[in-house]
Amino acid sequence: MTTEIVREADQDGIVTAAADRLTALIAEAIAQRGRARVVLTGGGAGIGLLAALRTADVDWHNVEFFWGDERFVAADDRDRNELQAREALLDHVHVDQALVHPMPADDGVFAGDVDRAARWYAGLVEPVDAFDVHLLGMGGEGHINSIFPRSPAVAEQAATAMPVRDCPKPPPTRITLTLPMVRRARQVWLLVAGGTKAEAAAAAMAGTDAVDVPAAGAVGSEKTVWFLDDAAAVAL
Ligand SMILES: O=C(O)[C@H](O)[C@@H](O)[C@H](O)[C@H](O)COP(=O)(O)O
Repeated sequence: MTTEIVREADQDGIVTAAADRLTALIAEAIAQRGRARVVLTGGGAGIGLLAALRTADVDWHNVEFFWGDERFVAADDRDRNELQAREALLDHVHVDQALVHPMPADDGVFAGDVDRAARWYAGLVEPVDAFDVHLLGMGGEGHINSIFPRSPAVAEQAATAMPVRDCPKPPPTRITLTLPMVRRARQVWLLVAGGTKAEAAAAAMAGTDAVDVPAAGAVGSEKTVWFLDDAAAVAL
């Protein structure tokens, strides 16, 4: 298990570096296993990466997509990570829709029932023994996915996915993969830009308790890669 730091000048640099590497990682996974399993996230860097991949030379038809977290709002709400990912990338490339696994929205069969929606997604990801890469952004206090410091989600050891209520970052109701599920990824990539995140990035890499800085618990089974811009790297 190794940790690598990729340092770039700014968020655009991070996004470009991550897009190049992801293109190579997907090709390698498809060559070795016939399919690449990628977990997407929300946030500026995560969605920016998807937009940057639009013109990449990738065999998208053999990529399976999961989400690390999602806002439990109506499917057509602009807050949906799924909607943003579709607009940034999935609507523009030749994906196999049967391999695209968004988290449920707060309409249709799961309307009003985030617990059932999260249980359904937990059942969907449970059989996946290894994602090839789990992409993550990080908040200034160290949250990843919708796993916030000192929350029920950060303490969860059994479930693969769970509901989140009263999330400090709006919208308040969400679904998230848990840290044990994040750690099932061969590689975990954290895309982090900006000085407001420097302290949490340094604390996470120094091995702070994940209860206080959830990103500390986000490690890949083979490799963890931190993509940091200069401002986010000042406290290392
Ligand atoms: O749904 C979300 O909001 C997220 O998945 C969240 O974990 C995000 O990745 C971080 O808050 C970083 O977001 P930024 O890259 O925009 O700072």
